[in-house]
Formats: sequence, structure tokens, C-alpha cells
Amino acid sequence: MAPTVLAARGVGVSYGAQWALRDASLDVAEGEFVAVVGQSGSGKSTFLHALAGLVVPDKGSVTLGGVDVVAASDAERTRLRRERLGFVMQHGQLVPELTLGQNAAMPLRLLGATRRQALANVMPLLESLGVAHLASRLPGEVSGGEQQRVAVARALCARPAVVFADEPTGALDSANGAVVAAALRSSAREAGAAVVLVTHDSGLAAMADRVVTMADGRTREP
Ligand SMILES: Nc1ncnc2c1ncn2[C@@H]1O[C@H](COP(=O)(O)OP(=O)(O)OP(=O)(O)O)[C@@H](O)[C@H]1O
Repeated sequence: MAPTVLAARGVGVSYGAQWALRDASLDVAEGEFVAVVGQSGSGKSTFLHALAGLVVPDKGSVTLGGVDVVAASDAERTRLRRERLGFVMQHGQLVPELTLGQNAAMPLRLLGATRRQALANVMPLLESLGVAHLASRLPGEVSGGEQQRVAVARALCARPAVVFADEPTGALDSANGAVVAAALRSSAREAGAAVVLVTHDSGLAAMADRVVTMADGRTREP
């Protein structure tokens, strides 16, 4: 059994008097692909944000790569995200003025690589995702599925320990969604990254190593 890279226990997040997340727990092993499923409003996105240190929980603990995410300062959480985590959201959130190559290479630039180094490092990943030939185009000049494959390259290029994907295929038709999801799984496996995937789509969840179901702000494993 691979060592645990992410551990969450009894996590709760409240907005005023309302608990968006009541009691969520999860262990993710290095390189493991976990899907989090559940009805709309069950707390999936809030849990993912708490796991990634984007929201500070009001109760419970989150440990990521040995770092106590709840106790860490904002600056430490930012550094953790930059150095150890990758993100793929529903809409790629690519910067419209930058080429696809520059978008994909952004995490490497933020870690100090020169423009040329960053681009050279990300090209093999774009190649394996089948979008290297589009590297000099702008996001507005390619399809949604191609944009999401670039977002996958961006999430993985800095060799993160964990990639968080929130409905990464939600804006795509099912055929394109399946291509992007398969690309995410194979690229993450190759890069040795664990994946936490939030999805409504049971077909997508079926490709995970393990599925965690959420209901009413709580996690439930079969
Ligand atoms: N910023 C916020 N302020 C107040 N309530 C919130 C906030 N964010 C989420 N909630 C509430 O917390 C609950 C969980 O929301 P969350 O977005 O985590 O669910 P979800 O399972 O991801 O839903 P969906 O599948 O529709 O995206 C919902 O009842 C939601 O209305």
C-alpha cells in the first residue's frame, strides 16, 4: 500500500449558521485516483476547497504531504498549492491573452523557470495530451475539449503530489468528456500524481480507483 499523501478527518465548513460541510473524511494514497460523487448541494466542492486549502475548515483536520493545512498560514497554503497541487476546474480558466503553451507552462513560470525553459518542459506533456500542435494558439481559437486538455497539462507540469479536479468535463459533451477524463487519468498516472475528482457523472467516477459518496455534507465510503 502506497503511503498516504492526503488525510482529512471530520472536516466541517460553515457559512454563518449554515454548515456547507458537516463531517467529511478521506485518505488518499500517493498516485491514487479518487472520485467524489453526490447530489448537487451535498458539499463536494466545499470539501475539495477545504482539502486544497482554498477554504479553512471550521472543524476537523487536513494534512497534505505532511503539512497541517488548517494550522498553516495563508502564505504557507499558497506555497503548498503552488508547489504541491494542481487544479482542473469545469471551465479551463485559461488566460485568454496567453497562448496555450504559455498557459500550460504558467505553474513553472511561477516557480521561477524562464519562459523558454517552462515551455520546453511542458511540451512533452502537451504532446502526450495531443495538443502540442496548438501551443501557439490562443484559448479562444480552440475547442472546449482542447482547452481542458491544456488545463490538464497545466495542472500536471510542475509535478504536483495531488491534482484536484472539480467537474473537469462538466462543460463538454460526453464523447469529449471521456477523452479529457482518460487523458487526466493517464497523465496523472505517468506523473505519479494522486487525483481527487469531483463529478456528477457516474461513468467518469467508474474510472477511479475508489469512489467516495457525499450526502448532506458527509462522506460515506461503501
Ligand atoms: N459561499 C457559500 N455561502 C453559503 N453557502 C454556501 C456557500 N458555498 C456553498 N454553500 C452551500 O453549501 C452546500 C454545499 O455546497 P457545495 O457547492 O459544496 O455542493 P456540491 O455538492 O459541490 O454541489 P454542486 O454539485 O451543485 O456543485 C450547499 O447547500 C450550498 O448552498
